[in-house]
Amino acid sequence: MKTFGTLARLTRLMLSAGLGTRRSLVNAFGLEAVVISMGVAGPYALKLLIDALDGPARSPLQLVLFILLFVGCWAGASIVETARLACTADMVDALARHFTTQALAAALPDITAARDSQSGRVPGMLERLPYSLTLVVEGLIWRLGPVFLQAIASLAVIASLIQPRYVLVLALTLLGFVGATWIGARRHRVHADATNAAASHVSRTIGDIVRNARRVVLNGALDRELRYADDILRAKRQATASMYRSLTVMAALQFCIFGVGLVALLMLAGLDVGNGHMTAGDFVLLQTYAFRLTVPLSALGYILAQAGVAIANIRDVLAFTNAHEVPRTTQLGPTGAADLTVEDVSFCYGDNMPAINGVSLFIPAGRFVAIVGPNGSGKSTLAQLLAGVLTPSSGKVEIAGVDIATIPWEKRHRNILYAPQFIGLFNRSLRENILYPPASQAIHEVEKLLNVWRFYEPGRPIDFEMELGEQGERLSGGQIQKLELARLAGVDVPVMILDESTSALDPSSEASVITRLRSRARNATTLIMITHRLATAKAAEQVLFVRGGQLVGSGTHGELMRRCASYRNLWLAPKERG
Ligand SMILES: Nc1ncnc2c1ncn2[C@@H]1O[C@H](COP(=O)(O)OP(=O)(O)OP(=O)(O)O)[C@@H](O)[C@H]1O
Repeated sequence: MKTFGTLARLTRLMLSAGLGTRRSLVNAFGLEAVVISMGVAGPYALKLLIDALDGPARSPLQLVLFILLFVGCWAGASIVETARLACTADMVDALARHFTTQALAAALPDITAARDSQSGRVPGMLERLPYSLTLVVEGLIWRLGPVFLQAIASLAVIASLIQPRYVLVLALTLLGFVGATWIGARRHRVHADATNAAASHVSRTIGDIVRNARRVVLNGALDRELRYADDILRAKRQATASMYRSLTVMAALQFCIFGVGLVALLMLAGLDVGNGHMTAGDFVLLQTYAFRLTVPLSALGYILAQAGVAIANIRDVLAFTNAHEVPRTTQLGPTGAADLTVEDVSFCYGDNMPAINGVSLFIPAGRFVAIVGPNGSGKSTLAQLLAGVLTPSSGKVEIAGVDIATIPWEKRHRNILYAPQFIGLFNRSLRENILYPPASQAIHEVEKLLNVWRFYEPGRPIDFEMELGEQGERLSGGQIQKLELARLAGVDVPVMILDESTSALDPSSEASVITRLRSRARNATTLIMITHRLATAKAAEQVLFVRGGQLVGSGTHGELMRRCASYRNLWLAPKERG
């Protein structure tokens, strides 16, 4: 999306009824019109004052009026401009809220699919967004627009008072300036994009290092990571330096043109004053208008430098939101027990990357299934394909005859719930985490279950208001899994897939969990567990054996032990395998 496309989209949004910024926009326009009028009227009052001083009949009242008008316009414009900032802030807040919620809505399902996780990039992009919007709305829309409106109004005043050739010189100078800016801005965009990308990289890297603070410190790698951060910051500094070099070239071009125009204007006017063809007041008016245009235009370099990066940031957010828009479909999927059918499903993480090849299977409603296989064989990938977290490159997964890819995200996971290997917890209370949707049980039921599963040592009461810390750092690994499983015990879904969710539990706790989860909904829920435990594979009604991205075998543990040598090998100790 080009710069003007981005600005047009922002303007359309600010004008739309949904954003609720129309009133602020109208107020801001009204206030800006007052600022522009004062910017044109002030120098005119000065010209009248000088002409009156120069003239034969001086009326003191008239002189005082001109002085008051001049000073009033000068001070008034600044006051009104400050009042307009409140309107800008309101629009920026509304835009930031709109883009942030849209980007999160697009990003969260995508991060879940985890093919190319954006969890580091998204916060950096969104953190810089309010500042970027302020720069673009305040700097580009409110600064540049009014400068050019003021230029047109000034030219009109000059045309009505002074000879037309001055209008021509000023207009040509401004056109030259705009042309130089246009050429420079095209070059500048490349540098602004690079600076924005470098800033994104910095946010992502710093976030990654902070998230891995323990890994860094406990391994004595602080110096190494500081050097790494320093390298990334150095790269950003280089990108910024290139951007400012390109801006300097642009400013040189702009102000050479402007300088030539001003020299021509002042020399012509000087000659005219000398020849008596122009009053001193007209000369002052001319040079004041010219310099009043120079001051905001000289701020243009700064605005363009910042706004270029800001527009790149906004463009990033818009592109991200557009690229990840979830197609709206109306399929709801089943509500009760459901069969699961997988038809010739294949999937690949990318070129020359691990893949799942041609998997077909059928799981009747209510069955207890174990997925087993060596590390990295594709069990989690297959589970995520079954749950509709990943989308197959070919083939399809159906729940009760409905292709899960056609069920919208927000409904899809109420049909098949996938509990990932690494459980994420909010830095909120135990109660909030344990009753997190779609769990629907009462807290006393959870409490009973946690006591049966020995969440704490006997005798220690459970404090449901306890804050868990980031990622549940105040709980042990086993407690985190028990919390998640107690939550899942209150979830009503046709199919539930647990990705090694019981790996930190002792064998008796695991058996108790499986019994509890299976007994929900009178055994109508299909329970699929990825496991490395022999006992779970033995207890399962159906075992899916995955190796090298393929479904090598499907049957009971006993059947697979009899007919599948590689399955047998999986459970044998290395020396027994020979
Ligand atoms: N987001 C991803 N992008 C690229 N490759 C991935 C991604 N996720 C997993 N893989 C790769 O796909 C392969 C299968 O991974 P998967 O997590 O499905 O294995 P698994 O059988 O569940 O392993 P484990 O028993 O160790 O949990 C691995 O080689 C892994 O590196």
